[in-house]
Parts: sequence; C-alpha cells; structure tokens
Amino acid sequence: MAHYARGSAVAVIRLCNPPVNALSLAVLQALEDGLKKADADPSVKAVMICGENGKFSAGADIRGFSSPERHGGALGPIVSLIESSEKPVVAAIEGVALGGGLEVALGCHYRIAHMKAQMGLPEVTIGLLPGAEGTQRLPRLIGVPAALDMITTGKHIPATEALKLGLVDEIVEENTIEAAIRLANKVIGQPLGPRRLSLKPIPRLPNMEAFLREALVRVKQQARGWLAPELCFQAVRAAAERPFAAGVRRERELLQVLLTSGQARALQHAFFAERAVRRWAAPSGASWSSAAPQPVRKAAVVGLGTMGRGIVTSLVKANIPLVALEQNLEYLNKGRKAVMLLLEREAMKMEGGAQTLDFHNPARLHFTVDFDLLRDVDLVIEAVFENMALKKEIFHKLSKICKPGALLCTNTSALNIDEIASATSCPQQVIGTHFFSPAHVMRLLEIIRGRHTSPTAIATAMQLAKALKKVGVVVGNCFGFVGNRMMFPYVQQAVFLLEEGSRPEAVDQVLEDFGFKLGPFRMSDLAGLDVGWRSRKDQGLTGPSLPSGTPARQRHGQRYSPLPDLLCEQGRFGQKTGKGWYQYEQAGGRTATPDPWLHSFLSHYRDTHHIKTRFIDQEEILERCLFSLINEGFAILAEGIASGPEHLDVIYINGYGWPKHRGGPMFYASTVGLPRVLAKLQKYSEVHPDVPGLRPSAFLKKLVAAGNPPIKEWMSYLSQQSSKL
Ligand SMILES: CC/C=C\CC(=O)SCCNC(=O)CCNC(=O)[C@H](O)C(C)(C)COP(=O)(O)OP(=O)(O)OC[C@H]1O[C@@H](n2cnc3c(N)ncnc32)[C@H](O)[C@@H]1OP(=O)(O)O
Repeated sequence: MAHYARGSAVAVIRLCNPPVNALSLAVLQALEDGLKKADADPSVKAVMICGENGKFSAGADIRGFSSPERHGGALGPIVSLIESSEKPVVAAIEGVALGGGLEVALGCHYRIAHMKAQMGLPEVTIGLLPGAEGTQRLPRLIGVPAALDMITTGKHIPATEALKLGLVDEIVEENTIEAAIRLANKVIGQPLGPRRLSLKPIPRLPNMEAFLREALVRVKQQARGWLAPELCFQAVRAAAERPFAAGVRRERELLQVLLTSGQARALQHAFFAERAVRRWAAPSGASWSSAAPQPVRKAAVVGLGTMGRGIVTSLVKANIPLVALEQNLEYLNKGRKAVMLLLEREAMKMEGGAQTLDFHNPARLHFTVDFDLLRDVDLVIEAVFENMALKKEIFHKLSKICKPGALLCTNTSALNIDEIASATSCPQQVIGTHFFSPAHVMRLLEIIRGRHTSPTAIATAMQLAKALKKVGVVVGNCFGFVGNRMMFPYVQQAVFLLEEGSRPEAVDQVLEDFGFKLGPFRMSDLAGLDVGWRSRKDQGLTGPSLPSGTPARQRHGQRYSPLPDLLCEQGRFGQKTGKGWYQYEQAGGRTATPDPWLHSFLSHYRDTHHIKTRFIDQEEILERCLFSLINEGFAILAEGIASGPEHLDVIYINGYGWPKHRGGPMFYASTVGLPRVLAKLQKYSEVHPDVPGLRPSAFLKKLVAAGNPPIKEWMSYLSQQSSKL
C-alpha cells in the first residue's frame, strides 16, 4: 500500500508494506494513484515520497518475481511518471532505499537522506539488473565509473558516501520527513528540466572506451559464470553510448535474458534460504520462536592456531571483550603476533581504524596462559588441535573453571559433540561452532547441537553468528556434520577419477568451470593434505594401526584410494610444502602448476594396481563429484541432521565456495531434475558397486517415485516417511 495525505501545499505519499516496504504490485498501484491524485489537485504544489516505519523501500517484492514480466514492467513506467511530474517530487530516504526503491528515488527531482540511510542497487545479487531504468539514470547522476561499481557489485553505500557521489542532494541528522517537506516547499516553482535525470547527458570521461574495456575484463574475471554482472555492465555501457530511450530499450532486452536464465531463480532461492535458516528448529521441538539467547558480554578462545586466530579476530571485530588462551608462552607469543597482524590489517580496511577495533586495550583483548582467567566469561570457543583426547581434557577443565551457565563451544570440524560434552558436568551447555578458514572472513558458522544441548545454547550460538555478521546454520551431530560429510564423497570421487585416468588439473578445471572458486585438488593443496591424513590415521584407515594384510585399495569391504596418503608419505602436504597435487614456486607459494612428477607417479600407481587408464570426459567428472555430494545431502535430510534442503544450500554457498548463481547443491539437483540425478547415480553405482557414495539414497528414490516434487515440498515427503527410509 501507499498512503496518500495532503498537508498544506505538499502531498505526502508513504510507501507501506512491512517489514521493508517492498514494492508489490499493490504498492505500485497505490503509488501511481497517489501521483495522479496529486497531479490532479491544483492546491498541491509539490509531492514528497517516503516509506513507513523509517524505511524508504527495499525494492521490488522479490517473492513476486514468479510473475516477472508484470513486475519489472510495472515499475519503469511509474518511475517515468514521477520524473515527468510538473510538480517537484522529493524522496525522503530513511533506512534503506534499495533496488526498485532507489530507482523510485532516482525518478524524483530531489533526494534527501537520513545520515544513517543505506542505498544501493543490489539486483545483481539476485541475478537481475536495475530494470526500472536505474541503469540509465544512475550513470547520468553520478557518472559511469561510480554507477558501474554500484550496479555490478550491488553494494550498499552509506548516506555520507551517497552525498559525496552526488546521489543525494542533502543528508540530515534529525527528522528526514520534515526536512524533505521543507525542501519541497522551497523548490516549488523552480524549473524541473535540469532535475530530470533522463534529460541529463552522461558525464564524459576523457577515456571512456578504454575505461569500459578494462572494466569489462574486471567484471568478467570476478563473475566466473554468474551472468548478471556482465549484463549489468552492458546496460551501463548502453547508457554511456546511447540516448536515454535507446538505453532503456537495451536495459529491457538484457533484463529479459536474466529473467529467463535460471540464475535469477537460483540466487533468489539463496536469498530466501539464508533467511529461512534463521528459523531453526531442533527435533526436541525447541525452536527460534521459543528459545531466548543469553547475553555474551565476554568471551574466550582457547588455542591460537590458524582457526583460533581467525576466531579471535572475528570476535574483536564484533566488539566482544575477549580472553585469548594458549597452553604455553611460546605458543601464546606466536599466536598474539599473528592475531595482531590480522587485526592491524582488518583495522586498515575500516573507517576509524585501530581505534574502532580497540584491540590494544587489554580490557578488550587479553592474552594469557592462565585458565583461571576464564572464570567470568559467558562463552568459550575451543579451537585446539583436532584430537578427541585433548578436547575432552580441555572441556573437563572448562566445566570446572567456567561460571555456571557459560556456553562451551568447540570448533571441531568433524568430532562427536556428545563425546566432547561427556567430559563435562554440563552437557546442555556444550555446542559445536564450526568456523571456516579464514574464520574472520568466511561467512558460515555451522552450529552443531548435541543430544543434550539446550535450546538456550542454540539460541545463543545463533545470536553469536549474527553478532559476528555470519550465517549460522543449526545442524545435528554426526561425523563431519553437514558440510564436511557431504564433502567426503565429493573428494573421494575426485581421487577415484585420478586412479582411473584423470589428472588433478582436469578435474579442477571442470569444477571451476562449473563455478567453484577452487576445484577439489587446488582446495586440498590450500587446506593442507596432512589434515585429512591425520584424521585417516586416527580412524585407522592408514598408518601404523592399519592391520597388516589390508588390501591397498580397500577398507571395510569398500573401495579406498591410498593416493592422498602416499603423497603425504612423500612430504607433499600442498602449498605449505611447495608440493601436493600440484607444484608451487616455493613452500608457501600460491601459484599451482601441473606437476610432471605427479603425472608419472599416477601412471606408475595405475600400473602397480593393474588399473587400465581411460579417458574420462567432463560430464562424468562433474556428475560423479556433484551427484555423490548431493546424494549424501539426501541421506542427511532423511536422518534429520538438517531441517531442510535450504540449510545444505546455505552451508555450501557460504562455507565451501559453491557458486551462488547455482543456488546451492540441493537447489541445483532440483534444476537438473531428481530423476536424472537418480538415473546417473544408478548408472555409476552399477560400474562401481564398492563405492557407497554412489548408491542412491532412499530419500532421493522416494522423491523420484513421488513424481519429482518441487524443492519446497521435499521435507513433507520425509514426515510421511515409511520405515523404509
Ligand atoms: C525488475 C527489476 C526491478 C526492480 C528490481 C528490485 O528492486 S529487486 C529487489 C532489490 N532489493 C533487494 O535485493 C533487497 C533485498 N533485501 C535486503 O537486502 C535486506 O532484506 C534488507 C532490506 C537490507 C533488510 O535486511 P535485514 O537483515 O534487516 O532484514 P531481512 O533481510 O531479514 O528482511 C526482513 C524480511 O523482509 C524480507 N525482504 C527483504 N527484502 C525484500 C524484498 N525486496 N522483497 C520481498 N521480501 C523482502 C525478507 O525476506 C525478510 O522476510 P522474512 O519472512 O523474515 O524472511
């Protein structure tokens, strides 16, 4: 809705559609009606447009994009209608003016913003472009470079920056509405021609052609298969090169391409999935709606290795006073140095720098080797070496030292939360908080509830994720939880493909072309091959505890590849040693080059094990890696480890570099079609009967038998499940 009211000479149109005043068709209709009413009323001399509840508008109603033509098509003419008004129209921007909301403001003749307001054209992030003439008006107002930056990245900018760019005419600290009405009264009778952006020429650059050429290279490099940034670029280029009307026609053509590309649907799924996971629920019946978080006034991190350092940095950035603990002074000093370096770098990126972060103040960040200093903290995050005995020892100590009610979190990436909790006297306060490396950068926080974890503990961990500006996803307790458990069969397939005839660079290329930032081998070299090796040794899969006589390529009757173990035995741990699946310029180097040594090692390995080398095409590489990962996802859903497919998608997008424009693995499966996923898994499973990861999950089969229902309905088939599942 939009409420129309007339004060003295200024009519007020208030956009009203809580919580963010999204521009639904009803809101647009009411806006149009209001404009026409104001136009027809001779006593109205000016119009002011604002939003209800301190928010201008978050743009078009994304839920309405199921009927996209009507949606995109409806807004452009209204923006034109605003601009062509013979009475001055002022936008009063409070809260947010995003997407279509900002396009409405660009149609207005004047824009005034509250200093805390945020503006942006984030359409690119949901696979679209600002299709209500925004790609044509914004460059005319702020110039091509700034407009291109805003439109191709979708970033939100604060009002202060908007003022510098000339996006708004004025910013105010107090009442924006009153200021806008004052401005509207002031400009009554002034010529509107110069204020109509469609009539303005594009600010010229001395080297526009060269600028655009270089910008296109940058945009393409960053997009990696994501279509919207490049099409946003093309629309802005049209603004630079064509008259307004022709630019608008080009914008519409490009928007149509995006609307039918499938990527917009995937990105919108990702948008709503990220919001859906906030509404967590546990099998016990506890949920986000009934559980309240405890305040975290002071926290502690135990262990200052790579993960601990990132976690400390993350907590300091969230302004949470903190104790950072190591086992001895040598490790403490090493950790402190590394943390300080990270924080200095982070401070340099922030307005206000080190003062904002305040990490030199021991009252805010205290380094110690004294466990006693954890007595008064509200929450501890343990981030030590991945070893059950060590973790249990630490949790036993923590449960004795920490105050009653303190939350005890473990950053384990795979170990059993219940076993860790069993070392404490308060298992209800123990929870997994699995950060991803680098912990101060990666958005995902996998939150693992143990059998005894209390609803308050879950709510507190979710609240912590929010404070750290991360996406918290609550999952159940099993080996590898959700993310790593799905990753195991994916990596396993990648290694099996090498055994059968492929090469690391061929496998990585296929998955990077699909959109992953790094293929499995480049990723493994970055993370360090020794991490998995240690875990396999602990599981008795390799190393001294492996019973003699165990076949080299079989464990527990299933296919096993010793390739990663063999590389580790050669000291090839990846980037850190300068050699892994690739070779690097030096230990710690970042540039991966295919390694002839590895190629001949693989040939020799195949000869030793009598494996006939065969050519493996891209389709097989993609399907075996991705479908085995997805298959595990279905097993996870059936076991109740995650509450829905969107949880898995959010985890993969935010923690594992899954290309967002493909909507996450489970959404991707829904677009491929479950019958096809099932048929392919069946085919590969027949060829490799000793690989459980390729054996289709019962839940996947059930969904196919049910006629391939839409992703939103999957979980309902689970609740009606029979004992077969
Ligand atoms: C054809 C081209 C023409 C126009 C194109 C467009 O305008 S496309 C839309 C462009 N706008 C956006 O992409 C903005 C999306 N929203 C946001 O970035 C954030 O929601 C926002 C506004 C910064 C607020 O963030 P906050 O963290 O405060 O709240 P939250 O994200 O949880 O949102 C609250 C609920 O509002 C729903 N919502 C937000 N924006 C929209 C929208 N544009 N359309 C529909 N619904 C929207 C969001 O899903 C939340 O709902 P909930 O039921 O609680 O999950």
